[in-house]
Order: sequence, then structure tokens, then C-alpha cells
Amino acid sequence: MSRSGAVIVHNDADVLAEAVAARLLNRLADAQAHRGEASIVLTGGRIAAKVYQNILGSPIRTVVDWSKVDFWWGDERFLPSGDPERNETQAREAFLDHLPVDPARVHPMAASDAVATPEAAAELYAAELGPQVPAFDLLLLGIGEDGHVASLFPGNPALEAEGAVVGVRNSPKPPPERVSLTMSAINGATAAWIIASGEGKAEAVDEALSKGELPAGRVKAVGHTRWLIDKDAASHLKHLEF
Ligand SMILES: O=C(O)[C@H](O)[C@@H](O)[C@H](O)[C@H](O)COP(=O)(O)O
Repeated sequence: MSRSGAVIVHNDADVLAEAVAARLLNRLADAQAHRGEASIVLTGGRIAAKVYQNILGSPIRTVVDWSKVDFWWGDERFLPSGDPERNETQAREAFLDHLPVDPARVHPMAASDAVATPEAAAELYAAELGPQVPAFDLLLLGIGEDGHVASLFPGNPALEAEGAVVGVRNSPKPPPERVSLTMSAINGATAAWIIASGEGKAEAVDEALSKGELPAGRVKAVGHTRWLIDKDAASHLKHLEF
């Protein structure tokens, strides 16, 4: 493992996913020690799915009282409920369905068979979040090859949207219709962790960290923003030595 400020580099995707799962469990346990409850914002994508599997497989998963965790989503693919490509479906299958969570504390974004448009789903989600977006204890983000986070893509109007939640159209990553927290809602989190694995992410990681113009580079959570990445994703970072 190498460290450079807010960037933590692990050997490979397997170690990364296991390390993030362990950190995440401790973070939620700490929040519960202070407040009796915790909140987390989930993301979609392959590395996140691996983290969720590691949470379920972790021998310390009982450090968290799962019935006192609120689960939110940072973005969702606007598809029918139960669609295997929905971030909700992936998270439920990977870990939520197998832990004693309180169903009332699981807050998925509306599916395309429940509401007509991504904008309508965004409006409903904003109402569920309430007038004051919670200062989530932990917000997870994957990053795309183009530097997107959640469903905020470079050059897409959703990136500049106001309010807490936005309907997204013309996403370059399928499906084209999505729902996303806005950058300001993301940055209201107490902690944001950006997780990246693989050489394909190396350029975006470097650019986001050095210039800060890409969506991922604009993530600045209230408490801390941490980059948890593997060596391949870190391979273009010139100032890190391994
Ligand atoms: O719904 C989604 O697609 C996302 O939430 C998206 O922001 C994702 O996290 C990144 O694209 C990384 O995905 P990978 O880990 O699969 O590359």
C-alpha cells in the first residue's frame, strides 16, 4: 500500500475491494457509536459490486447494526424495477438482501415502470431526501474512463444542475436515461470515497487529481474526499512512488 495525502493505493482490485469493505464497515460502526445510526450512499459499477460482495463476506460485518443504516443511491440507471442492470438490483443481490437491514431505511430511486421520466424520478427522490439533504456519513463513487462520477458526465447539462437530484439524458454510458445526485448534494456528504480499479481509469484519475475539471475532480466532500484505487488506476500519477 502507498499513501499520498488523500490517495491510497492498493496492489490490485481484490485487495482494494477488501480494504474498502473493511474501512466502510468501520466507518459505519463509528457513526453508529456517535449517533446510534449511520447513512451511506451506494454507487453502481464493477468495483463497487466487488466491495459489496466483500462486505457480505467480511468476518467483521457484525460491527455494524444493519437495521440502523440508511441506504441511499448516488445514481441509478432508469430501467424497470428488478432489471439486473439497475444499481439497486445489484446492491440488493450482492449484500442488502442478505443482511438484516430495515426495509424502511433502504431508499432506491424510482424505476422506469413506476414513473414516466427520469426527471419525475429525480423529483421523487429529492422529496424523499427532504428539504435538507442529509450529510451522509459515507458516499461511494466509482469513476468512468471519461471522469464521470455517479451519473454526472463531462459536458452533460446534469453536471451543472441545481437542487439535489437530477434526471439525466443522453448518458454516453448505457442506459442513456439515468437519475443522479447533483454535485452539490454529493459535496454535502461528510465523506466521499472515489474507488477506481484498472488501467482504463488511470488517465481520468490523473487528470481529475491534477486539474480538477472533470466531474471526479470536482468532488469535495465537507469532511474528507479520499481516493481508494489500485496500482493500475494509479499508474499515471506521476507524484506517487511505488
Ligand atoms: O451506474 C453507474 O454506472 C455508475 O454509478 C457509475 O458512475 C460507475 O460507478 C462508474 O461508471 C464506474 O463503473 P465501473 O466500476 O464498472 O467501471
